[in-house]
Amino acid sequence: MTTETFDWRPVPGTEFSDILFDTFEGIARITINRPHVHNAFRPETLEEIMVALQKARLDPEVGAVILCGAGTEAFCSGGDQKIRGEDGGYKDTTGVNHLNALDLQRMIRTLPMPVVAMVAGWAIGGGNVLHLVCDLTIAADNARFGQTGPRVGSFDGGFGAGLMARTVGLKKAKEIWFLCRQYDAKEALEMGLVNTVVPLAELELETVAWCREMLVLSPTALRVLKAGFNADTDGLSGIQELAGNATALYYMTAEGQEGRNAFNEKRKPDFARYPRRP
Ligand SMILES: CC(C)(COP(=O)(O)OP(=O)(O)OC[C@H]1O[C@@H](n2cnc3c(N)ncnc32)[C@H](O)[C@@H]1OP(=O)(O)O)[C@@H](O)C(=O)NCCC(=O)NCCSC(=O)c1cc(O)c2ccccc2c1O
Repeated sequence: MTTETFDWRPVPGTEFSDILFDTFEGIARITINRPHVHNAFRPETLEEIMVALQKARLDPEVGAVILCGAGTEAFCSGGDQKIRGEDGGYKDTTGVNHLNALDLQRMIRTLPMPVVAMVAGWAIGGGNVLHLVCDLTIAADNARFGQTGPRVGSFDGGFGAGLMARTVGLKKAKEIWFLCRQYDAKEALEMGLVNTVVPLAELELETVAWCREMLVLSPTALRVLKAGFNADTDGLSGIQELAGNATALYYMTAEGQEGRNAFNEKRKPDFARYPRRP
């Protein structure tokens, strides 16, 4: 086995309580750091992940994101049941209830670069959905997956159900949700829930290797492909995301710039110079 250590550097100017945020070679790594509850998330955890994702998005050096959990026992065990309130969500420290896991799911899907879940140990409940909405999942051989919603009085009928069905097939998705069973890494691979399974000791090495492979490819191609993969599932907002990429590319053309220039120069635009391609 190759041993390589990675020089992860904390991102300056960021102070988080529930996550770690560092970068290395164009990869941003976000670690859920609540191992005492198997990395269950609370509203603040999710808020911090979203702040880190936005920072990664705005950093021109970053081309891929790894999402993982602290330690080797859990990727994430979903919403923290100890702070789940009676008022429709998970209580933050000021007493306000949130279901902001749903905001994070959408943000991961619209982040214009690959997000790779690096899963060691438990990926349960909202933690299973969290890696599901990531673009790729690299699992360690100790990973275990499953939903608990119907057992603990919850359900995610959005991406948790619909994207699960598109990923593993409708019958399997219903089995996962209706029976609340747990599945080991090999079973997860067989059903298409993860991309690969590696020995725990090689998890980070493999995940970084996948990121490095993507980092040398065309960022625009990956970006538009990601939007394309998500477009039909996400309906009109998926088309919005895909079309936004078309607009951004159009803005880079002389044809697009002619419209802007004509307006600013107070003249009629001359689009005759630009061909109607077959
Ligand atoms: C993950 C487990 C199967 C692991 O079992 P194991 O026996 O190995 O470990 P313990 O059970 O002893 O756990 C160790 C320690 O961690 C605490 N802990 C674990 N998970 C959580 C959790 N989710 N919340 C709070 N605390 C947790 C556990 O209590 C122990 O600490 P002690 O101090 O008590 O010793 C097993 O732990 C397990 O089944 N965990 C619960 C998994 C679960 O039900 N998660 C929530 C599902 S619902 C959800 O995640 C969810 C979130 C959302 O934000 C939604 C938003 C919108 C729609 C739906 C949502 C949704 O469904």
